[in-house]
Amino acid sequence: MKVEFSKYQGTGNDFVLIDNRNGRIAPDNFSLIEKLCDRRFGIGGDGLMLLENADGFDFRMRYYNSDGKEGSMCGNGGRCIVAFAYHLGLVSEKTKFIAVDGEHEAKITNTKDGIQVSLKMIDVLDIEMGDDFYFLNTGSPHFVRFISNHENFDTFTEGKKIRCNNRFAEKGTNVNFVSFQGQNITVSTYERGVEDETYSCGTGVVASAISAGFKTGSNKFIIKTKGGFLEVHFRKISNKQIEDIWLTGPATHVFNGTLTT
Ligand SMILES: N[C@@H](CCC[C@H](N)C(=O)O)C(=O)O
Repeated sequence: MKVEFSKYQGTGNDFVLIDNRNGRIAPDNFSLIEKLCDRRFGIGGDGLMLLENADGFDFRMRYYNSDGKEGSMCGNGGRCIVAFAYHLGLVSEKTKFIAVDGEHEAKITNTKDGIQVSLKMIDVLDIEMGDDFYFLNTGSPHFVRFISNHENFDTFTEGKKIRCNNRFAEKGTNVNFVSFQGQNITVSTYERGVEDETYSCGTGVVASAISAGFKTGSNKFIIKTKGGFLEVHFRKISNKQIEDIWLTGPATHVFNGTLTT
């Protein structure tokens, strides 16, 4: 069977995208998905998304981590699938789609530097504040720790220690390290399901911006990641309730191809 695919990246978080409205890829074909994400034996990607039909929405986003398992919400993936839907002619400047964590809205802007997508994230309703960490769910679970700076900081080693500790070993967590540069922040992330540092993580950047907001009182951040810049803004209702959360940044088409399964 021949299947068309597209490769996209959002600040270096890269994904394989397949239009599966015809249902040709079985959503439980986890070994195929893992193989397609493999950087040596497959196309390569931090994750893979199937775009599917969904009643009452423009489409359904089904997200898999590169280990082939269905993941929780992916912020950069969400922005990339919106750009994919735009290129397919399915949506124009605005869209409403459904993902594993619920409904999302997005706005698309076609700029001289490419497509920018603003994605509305789910409300954050519970935030654990530890002595030296924050733990919150922005669609995916995120552990956030502040560090003095990123110079010579080993995100892979330090992130893996936390992801594999007694608390998180079984279900896993994504782990973010945040440093301040004035009012803005740099974020590096160890991603569960990729089991490596990625160039950027959208839900992680959102979790980091909300955590940074507790320190500065700000509700808007420009975030530097290894793969580029993202912007997050939100409305804080209380320490346990953050609403109207938007993640904005580039969503870039890289190439198309055909795979034979
Ligand atoms: N890259 C993602 C996060 C993906 C979800 C994650 N790895 C998980 O399932 O925990 C993002 O941009 O949010």
